[in-house]
Amino acid sequence: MTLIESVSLRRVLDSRGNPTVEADVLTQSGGFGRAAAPSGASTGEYEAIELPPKEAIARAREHAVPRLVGSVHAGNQRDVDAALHAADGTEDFSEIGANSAVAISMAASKAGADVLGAPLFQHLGGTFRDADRSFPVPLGNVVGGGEHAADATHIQEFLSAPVGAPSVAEAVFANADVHAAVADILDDRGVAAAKGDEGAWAPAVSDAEAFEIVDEATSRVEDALGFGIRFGLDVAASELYDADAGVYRYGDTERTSAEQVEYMAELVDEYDLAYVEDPLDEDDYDGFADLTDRVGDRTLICGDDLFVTNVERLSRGIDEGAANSILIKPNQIGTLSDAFDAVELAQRNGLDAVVSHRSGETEDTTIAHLAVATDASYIKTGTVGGERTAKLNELIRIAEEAV
Ligand SMILES: O=C(O)[C@@H](CO)OP(=O)(O)O
Ligand SMILES: [Mg+2]
Repeated sequence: MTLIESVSLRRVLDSRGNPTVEADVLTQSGGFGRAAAPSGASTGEYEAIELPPKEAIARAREHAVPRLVGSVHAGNQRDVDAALHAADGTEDFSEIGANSAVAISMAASKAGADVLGAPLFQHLGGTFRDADRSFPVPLGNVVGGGEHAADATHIQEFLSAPVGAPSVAEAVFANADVHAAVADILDDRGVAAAKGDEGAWAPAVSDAEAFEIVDEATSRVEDALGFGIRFGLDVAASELYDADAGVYRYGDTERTSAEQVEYMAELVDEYDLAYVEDPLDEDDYDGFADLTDRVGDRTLICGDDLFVTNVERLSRGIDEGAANSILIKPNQIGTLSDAFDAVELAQRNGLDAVVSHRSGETEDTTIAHLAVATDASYIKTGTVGGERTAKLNELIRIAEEAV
């Protein structure tokens, strides 16, 4: 019923103005799905390989499309993704490009859902998935720097976490309020700020000042709305780590690995952080385990560059107690099946899953459905800007069963 009739690939623009791969999948019964690959700036060393879009498209047309058309059902995601792996033949999608692979994988899932007449989250998550009963809490990037903005904070992302919101819609609006409150506070302090790649404010302030500002903004909105709003971080520490010197560099300040663990633990307690992503370098399983041991009972320590949505790296992390949550980015691993495997392994072992966008995004809304389908605790997908609100607004529709 969902046999693939055609796969078309093209270049479209992403939110940074760079070309990316978009795929259309059409089934013989008329089902249609379209999806586009996002793209990272602070990419992990162990991510699947993104090729220049023109090259990725040419190679996927040559190797992947002939394996899919007339042979594979879009509704059978494992078959689609197995065909992509077979077409590629490498461990890291370096032959056809993880950008082509993920666009085709996600487009096929939408074509499969279209034939069934089911919303994507239900096609992926099963008929018992009830978006009403629990929803992923949106982590909203409100202040940031690192690789996402020049001359701003060293820590890449300060994330509003409306953990007490009674509904996903109220959580989404709360994050927008925090984003606006940050603008007011910056204005009061006479600090001008442009926005970084993900729409977060990117002021030229110290990390210490950013903590004060975000703490004040979340408290203000918490008081106004009457439900709990905490905040969290994506430190993206691999970008701060100088492997030769063995230190983390925050401008002129250096921290050894042990000092970095100490610093993170202090921040968790001082600001009651709900979430800390990549607090240490992507190779530092020991440091991650140390920090998780110290503060993992009161905050999520999440591996992004550490795990890269990869079950092998996650297995090691589970064995070593390196984190209590994993960031899930389908384009880090190349297919939805691989992303699901990572979520399942994590959840079976008591880790939380956090589904995430990339800093370079499109209007694609697949991750909103993925977060609901997998019962993820959080979804990290920005606060403002069309490519971010596309996902947030889709979450609101999903909760209302209006997709
Ligand atoms: O580090 C991250 O978690 C992401 C998304 O916020 O950034 P990038 O896509 O640049 O890797
Ligand atoms: Mg990250």
